[in-house]
Amino acid sequence: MFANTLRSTLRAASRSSVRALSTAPAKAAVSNGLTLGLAGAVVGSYAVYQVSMNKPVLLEGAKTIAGEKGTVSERSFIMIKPDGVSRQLVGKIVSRFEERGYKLVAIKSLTPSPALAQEHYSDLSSRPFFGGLVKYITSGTPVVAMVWEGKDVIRQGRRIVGATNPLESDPGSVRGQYAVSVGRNLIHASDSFDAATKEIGLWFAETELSQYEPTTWNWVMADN
Ligand SMILES: Nc1ncnc2c1ncn2[C@@H]1O[C@H](COP(=O)(O)OP(=O)(O)OP(=O)(O)O)[C@@H](O)[C@H]1O
Repeated sequence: MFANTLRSTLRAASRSSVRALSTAPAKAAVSNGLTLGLAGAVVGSYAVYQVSMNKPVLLEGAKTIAGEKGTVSERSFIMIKPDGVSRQLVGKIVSRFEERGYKLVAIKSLTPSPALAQEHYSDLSSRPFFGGLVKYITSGTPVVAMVWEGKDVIRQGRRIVGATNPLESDPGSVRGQYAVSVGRNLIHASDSFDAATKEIGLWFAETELSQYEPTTWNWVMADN
């Protein structure tokens, strides 16, 4: 009984959250000619958000388009920025995630529209470098947008990528090895589960995400 009530509440919230979240990405989709939308942040017939004051709130233990936090299904949005593509570092960066044992579930190359870049970095819109950041991401040299999956991929992804300012990045990280300037720091990685949910839903439709098991999976993703 409780489960049924919960399910119908969740379904209703799902419909609301799709409506509440679909406007900005829809604009991005038009200018990109891509199928994009935060609607993708809702998985299956179950809602993952309650809509309160127009702000999505993640329900505990919920599975989103970013998988389930802290499990092997966790996903992160990783983007090689235009400088990484132009400097032909794509293969090296992809190898780092592959060799660590993570699973590539989506990859595409595109030049984002200003609307998409602005939505992606919306939390930085009041910062003085925001205009330059959007210009850099939308320069015309493409980005490589990816979704990687596996246990702790969000936190591990941030470690692989390194600190925002290359001066403070661990020398073994991507930014620590290849970047010099904060304004040309090569790569983006989701910094939380909520951010991964927003970003994967913004850049990818759920149908673009593959489900498969690499042959090495059980040799990497196990705690016994
Ligand atoms: N002071 C700055 N000057 C110029 N660009 C900056 C500055 N601070 C941040 N940026 C740019 O904005 C991006 C987003 O900044 P944020 O503080 O979210 O860091 P981040 O989470 O490490 O980066 P990203 O979101 O790209 O992974 C940075 O990666 C960098 O490209």
